[in-house]
Amino acid sequence: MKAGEKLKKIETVSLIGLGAVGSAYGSKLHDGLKDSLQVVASKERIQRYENTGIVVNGQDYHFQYITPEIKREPADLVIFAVKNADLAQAIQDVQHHIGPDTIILSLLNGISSEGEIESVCENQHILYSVCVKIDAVRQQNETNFSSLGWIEYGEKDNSKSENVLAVQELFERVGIPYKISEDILHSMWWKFMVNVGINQTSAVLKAPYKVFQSVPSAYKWAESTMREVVALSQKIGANLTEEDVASFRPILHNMSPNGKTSMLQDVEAGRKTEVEYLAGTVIKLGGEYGVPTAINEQLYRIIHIMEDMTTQH
Ligand SMILES: NC(=O)C1=CN([C@@H]2O[C@H](COP(=O)(O)OP(=O)(O)OC[C@H]3O[C@@H](n4cnc5c(N)ncnc54)[C@H](OP(=O)(O)O)[C@@H]3O)[C@@H](O)[C@H]2O)C=CC1
Ligand SMILES: CC(C)(CO)C(=O)C(=O)O
Repeated sequence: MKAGEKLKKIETVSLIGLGAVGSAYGSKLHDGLKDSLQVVASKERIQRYENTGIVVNGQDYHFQYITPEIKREPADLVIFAVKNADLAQAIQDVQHHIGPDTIILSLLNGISSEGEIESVCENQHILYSVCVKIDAVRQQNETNFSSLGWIEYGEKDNSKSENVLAVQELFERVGIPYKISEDILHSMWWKFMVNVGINQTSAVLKAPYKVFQSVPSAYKWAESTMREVVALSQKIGANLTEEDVASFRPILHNMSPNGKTSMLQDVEAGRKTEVEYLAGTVIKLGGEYGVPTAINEQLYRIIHIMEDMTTQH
């Protein structure tokens, strides 16, 4: 941002996806912005949310809902918090909220959602982001978390642009913990490495965080899975190292012992998992760059079998 320029202020926010992550951060945005936060959802979803209510850490939330077809002024900020498989539909559903100046944040795991949004939306204001250390668990309409962790975000070129500063001001105002990344490619790949390691092994072992906190062989397996991402990252220029693998250990040990990764939550709820965006991506990139991905290949297979067992029984 140039000296003398006025800071852009985010007044209106539209959120799509009111699950574990969306309702956890959405509760903070609602507390701070009231009805200037709008939640985009179909009529059927809204009816469900209004019938059951949305409960976050024991508190009832009544969000301002809006259906996708309603035309309105673009929002200052649009936040995506759906699962990867629902992203294409969510992009369509939120079209009326995105204008040429709207800032966009995608809280999805994996390394592809920003590119997917960019390829569809005529918008030059997509910031890259990941959420770190949040331990939100959702059961139907109820979300509980002991830590919101933080949202780590930044421009593709790591500049402290006016959009980065506007989001910082919003996060300060509503109390969402954040970090502005010094190297967003590294941050995205670090989070990808964590999810590839812990989400997939926890789903297969049906293990909450306490298992990885107390059973060394379980954590060793998760770390071996992460190391395939480390090897890939070196080919791609994200340059993760053994230090990055080690840096997740203290974070894991501080997470709620009964907390569960989003993939374990999917398995327990009988939902399709995000394995395509984790092991699926690792295997594809491994093929392109000549990096062995044997552990991810096995996980990919097992998690698909688990999904088939749910749908066929
Ligand atoms: N859970 C966690 O702790 C963490 C999750 N993540 C990542 O965040 C993303 C979201 O995960 P999570 O919150 O766990 O997922 P959930 O499944 O809990 O929530 C996703 C929500 O999106 C809603 N949704 C899907 N499509 C639409 C649509 N077109 N319009 C409106 N709402 C829609 C779903 O609605 P409905 O329920 O009505 O179908 C659901 O409430 C994932 O990529 C995940 O990997 C990242 C960090 C931590
Ligand atoms: C890092 C972790 C495991 C918790 O925030 C996550 O991203 C997930 O559950 O998907």
